[in-house]
Order: sequence, then structure tokens, then C-alpha cells
Amino acid sequence: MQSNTARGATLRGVKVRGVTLGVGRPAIIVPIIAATAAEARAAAHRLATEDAIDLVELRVDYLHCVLDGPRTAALCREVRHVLARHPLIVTFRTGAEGGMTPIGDEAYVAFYDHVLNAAGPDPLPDLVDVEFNRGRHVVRRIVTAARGAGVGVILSSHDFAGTDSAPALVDRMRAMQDFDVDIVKLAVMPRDGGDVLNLLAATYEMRTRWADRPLITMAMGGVGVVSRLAGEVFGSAATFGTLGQPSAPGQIDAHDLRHCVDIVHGAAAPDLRVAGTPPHGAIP
Ligand SMILES: O=C1C[C@@](O)(C(=O)O)C[C@@H](O)[C@@H]1O
Repeated sequence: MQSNTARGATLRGVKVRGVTLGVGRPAIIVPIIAATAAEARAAAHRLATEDAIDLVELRVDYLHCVLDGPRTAALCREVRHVLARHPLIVTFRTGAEGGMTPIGDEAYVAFYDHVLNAAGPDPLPDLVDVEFNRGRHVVRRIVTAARGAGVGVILSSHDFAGTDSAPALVDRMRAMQDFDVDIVKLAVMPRDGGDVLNLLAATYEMRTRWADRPLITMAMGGVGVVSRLAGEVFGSAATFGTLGQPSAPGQIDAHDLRHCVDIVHGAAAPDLRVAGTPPHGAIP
């Protein structure tokens, strides 16, 4: 049963440090892909001064030390500190969803417990990414821990095998929104333009009829790239680009991405404001 049945729900933007997601131009997120703590630190120092990006994602599943929870949790705090004004998302992308490290449910919960309870002078990460497919019980435990720590949650779902119909994708996002999370994220693997349209149609319907919080959606791979560039028109609040190794197929250079997103925003924002289509509300 889905409880989020309010049609045309009003979307509240989510403010993370200086960045508001869900209102206006989509945010640009860049992943840190690093095998060692030293590499992660160096990448954080480089990204800290990057003006083209809005948020950083630390993909901890690439770290050799990731299964050492306390050590990785301390690194997350350190990276958060180094990034200064850029908000940090900590993501353990599991093997089942395109990540580098397989992990069982208990270890997955324990990992996020370490991250959310790490002691130290540096701040905690701003957001953690939790996989919807881990199941209700796992999601609830991590969301509760994150709420207790004052850390936001992105609930995410990846389909690397294909793309469901638009109605099925909307159902999935509505089921995700039923959790007490800040942002819902959906990634699919399209075979062709028709699949990309399914993702975009689902995003648009979700954004205009059901969503009361920001969505981030993307069709991965080459044919999906249009969804990363023009997601604002359909209601996606952020897009992932790369400054180094990509963390998923179809990501393009973050500077090029910024340029394209700005072009779309410059052209589309006045019409979006008039038509009231997403993202309506205050467009800067
Ligand atoms: O969920 C996502 C989106 C993503 O898979 C993409 O397709 O850009 C990249 C991941 O690093 C991130 O966690």
C-alpha cells in the first residue's frame, strides 16, 4: 500500500549546506573513486576548490579498506572536513547494484552504523545513500540511525539489467518515497531511446503528481546521456558527472556537464516557471 497519494503534491526542496536540491538548476554531483585513503584525501582536496560542482559522493565500495568500518568511517569524516563547502554523500554501492564490493545485510547496516556514529572533531557526512532493494527492515534501521545522527538519506535503486515500463518505475519511486528519506534516486539501464523515454516519463509523472521531495533519476549508458543533461525539464534534481574515473556508465566530464545543464536551465527555466511544470516554485 502506498500512502503518498496526494496528487500534485508540493515538493519541498532539501537544503544541504549551501545547496538546495529540488529547486531550480539541477545540482552536479561528482564521485570520488579511490582505492586507498591517501587517494581519497587527495581527490577531496582537488574537488574542494572546484566551482563547477555542487556535491561530492565518496564511493566507499572502491576503497580497499571499506570492510574496516571504523577506519572507513574516520576517513568519511576527514573527507567531509577537507571538502569544506561541498556537501558529502557517503555511498556503499553494493555488488548487487553495480558496486565493487559484495556485502551482506548485517554488515551493510553495521557499516553505516560506523559512519553515522564515528567519533572525532570533523563533521559527519551530510547524506548517506541507502539501497531500497536491501529491503524494508534494513532501510528502516539505517534511516533511523541517520535521523539520530542528523544525517540526510538518499534512498536509491539501480537496475543494471534493463528499464521497466514508466508505470512500474513510478510505482517503485512511490514505494521509495513512503520511507522517511530526504531524496529518492532511481537509475536504469536503457537498451534504446524508448527505454530512456520510460525513465523520463516516469520522472515527469512522479515529479508532477506524486513527489513531495526531490528526485534524482538517470538512464545510464550512452543512450541515456540525454537524461543526465536535460533532467531538469522532467524533474530530476541532480545529475552525476565525473572528474576522473566515472562511477557508472554514461557519466560525462563534470565541466561539460555543467555547461550543458546551464544551457538547458537558461533556455527552459522561464517556460517551466510559466507552465508550472517541474521544477515549479522558486527558480533562481
Ligand atoms: O546512484 C548513483 C548514480 C550513478 O549510478 C549514476 O548512474 O550516475 C552513479 C553512482 O555513483 C551513484 O551512487
